[in-house]
Amino acid sequence: MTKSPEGEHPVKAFGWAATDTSGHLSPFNFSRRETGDEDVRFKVLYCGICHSDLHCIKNEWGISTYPMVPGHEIVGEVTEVGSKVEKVKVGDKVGVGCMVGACHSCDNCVDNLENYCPKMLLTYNSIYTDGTITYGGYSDHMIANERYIIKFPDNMPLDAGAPLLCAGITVYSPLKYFGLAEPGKHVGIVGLGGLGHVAVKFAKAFGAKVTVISTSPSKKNEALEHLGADLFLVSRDPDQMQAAVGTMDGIIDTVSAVHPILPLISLLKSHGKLVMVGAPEKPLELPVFSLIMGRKTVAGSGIGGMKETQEMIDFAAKHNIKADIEVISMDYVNTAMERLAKADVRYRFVIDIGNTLAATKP
Ligand SMILES: NC(=O)c1ccc[n+]([C@@H]2O[C@H](COP(=O)([O-])OP(=O)(O)OC[C@H]3O[C@@H](n4cnc5c(N)ncnc54)[C@H](O)[C@@H]3O)[C@@H](O)[C@H]2O)c1
Ligand SMILES: [Zn+2]
Repeated sequence: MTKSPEGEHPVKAFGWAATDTSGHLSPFNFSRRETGDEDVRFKVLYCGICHSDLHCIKNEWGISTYPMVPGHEIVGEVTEVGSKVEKVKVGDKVGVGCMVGACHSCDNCVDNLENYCPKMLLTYNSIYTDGTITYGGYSDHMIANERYIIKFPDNMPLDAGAPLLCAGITVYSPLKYFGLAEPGKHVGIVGLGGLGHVAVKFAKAFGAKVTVISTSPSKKNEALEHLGADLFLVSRDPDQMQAAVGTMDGIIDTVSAVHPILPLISLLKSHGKLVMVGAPEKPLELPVFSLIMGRKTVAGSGIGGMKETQEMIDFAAKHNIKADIEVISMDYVNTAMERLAKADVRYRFVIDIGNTLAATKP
């Protein structure tokens, strides 16, 4: 007989879960495994809210199982380590991003690309190696194999650093892989949300010229003055878009909903690359002629491997890159989700789990 989430493991846990496709989150008792030899257990202090959490609680990608405890931008303090753990010790500040497992023997894993392992296990909504469902960071504590633990640099704030564990690596990895992380490159960033705003910061730190492409002219001042972008293009303004045709080496597209990509492909130089990281629930239309004319590429990219994630956060700490956040209490999460759906956040909600979760316990 399958055991209940509360009884399947020996260690009691408490968090907030969605129980159906309405996506409404509410307090939830469950359990987590004992600390294995290679496991790190930590008290969760902060957890970012990624738009993927919103897609998942509402089952927009059709892969959700309930009850679901979301959250994959998780930071906290180590409370227990297994006998074979070498990476961290009790009291260290650590994080877990989108993954908690992979096969560790395929070509991807050997290349430190666990994120592309066919057996990759997500932090929540996956079936773990012991047959139980994984639960994410909207919860009092977290446990993961040490391979999936990120060491938090001393000077990286836990709250504003948390979003880097997903939003940060998701844009850092393609900027590097697609040759855009270099001075002299002109990089477009589409969608100035959680991913987009850190993409601007990383691309600038790499020395690129950065143009934000956005539907909302209201974000112009902030993009240029606060985030440090060089140029701002309103995608709904045909004259502005026309003037920028053929000027970009690459574009990172973080848009969470279906949108036309022809105008973006037009902005690329010959051999330019449009990299999709946003994950709309329905397929986009692919305008092939615009790719043929100029040998252009449309590509995708998904988070990053563990080695690169550590490299990203160390780079961010060195270059003073962190997310711009709005810290919220646990009981605000449903309102935060409604606001996120309307892009009403500058630029990432982060839940103060450490100070506000316990009070929501029934
Ligand atoms: N590839 C990956 O590994 C990966 C990792 C994390 C998130 N994601 C996906 O990336 C997307 C963005 O995530 P986020 O957390 O930055 O979300 P977000 O809501 O913070 O930002 C999305 C941005 O897209 C803009 N946008 C929404 N609809 C639009 C439209 N129709 N046209 C133009 N702009 C529009 C919004 O204004 C907002 O600025 C989501 O789909 C998420 O699931 C992918
Ligand atoms: Zn995410």
